[in-house]
Amino acid sequence: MGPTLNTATAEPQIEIFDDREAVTQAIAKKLLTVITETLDEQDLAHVSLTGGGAGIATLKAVADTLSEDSANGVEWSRVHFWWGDERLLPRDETDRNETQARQALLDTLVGEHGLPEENIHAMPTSEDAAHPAAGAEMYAQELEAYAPEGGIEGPNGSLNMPEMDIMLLGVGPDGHINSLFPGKESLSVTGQSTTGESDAPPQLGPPMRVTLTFDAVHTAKRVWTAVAGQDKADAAAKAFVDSPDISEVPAANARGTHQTVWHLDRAAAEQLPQT
Ligand SMILES: O=C(O)[C@H](O)[C@@H](O)[C@H](O)[C@H](O)COP(=O)(O)O
Repeated sequence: MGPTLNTATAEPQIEIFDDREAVTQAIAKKLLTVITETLDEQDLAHVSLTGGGAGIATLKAVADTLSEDSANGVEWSRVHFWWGDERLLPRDETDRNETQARQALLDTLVGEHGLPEENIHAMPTSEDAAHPAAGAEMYAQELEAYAPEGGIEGPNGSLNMPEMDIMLLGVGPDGHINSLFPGKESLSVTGQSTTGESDAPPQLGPPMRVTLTFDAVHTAKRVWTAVAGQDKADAAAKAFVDSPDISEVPAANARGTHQTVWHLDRAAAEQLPQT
């Protein structure tokens, strides 16, 4: 059976901003607020990061916000960062989401705000794993090390991973999220937190990827997309039709357990059905 829409999760809300900068600034501000609130209620906050232009610009916006407000109250030693997907490339390769996230924000958090290096849970490099399936298995083990006893409830049985308090996602022009691409078998993988992709579309960069599965996405408390640019308008519109085709537009299945918010700029929202 092909992938189906997980209707047990939170219906998406839509927020529209003037441009990409406004999208990323709004998410950055909210991210800091939600992390602070989460740490008031629990020991650790888990955040899943994404790559792509909007995802990395969001991290840069967080860094900019922190530099303007050095008295921000986040206790970074209690925050853990994970990734939704990664390219299986050598360490420090500029195409890796990890490299870009470190440059945009994480290096600053480690150097100036007390984020321990061990709280950064990068996906494996090509030095760590010879192929995507091996990388996926390695990352599943890393997630498992931070799972509560008994795992967390997923749509197809429990998953051994921490509950992500926030999962950031970009959306590709083809409607992909993480490295869950249209028409690929990875969309139908259930009962596990990660999977490998050996054949990402060539126009989207290196083919070998590790990605969280839909089941893993659907355990996140809050799923927030950052979507900017006219090239996303078609994918965004297809995600918001009645009964979207998940195999065609994986982003339609980007949903969290408590909250799903699409943050779009005007260009990306251009073709959304009027509500
Ligand atoms: O590894 C990646 O590239 C991302 O995780 C990917 O899912 C990205 O978020 C989208 O492709 C959107 O990217 P843009 O924001 O650049 O369009």
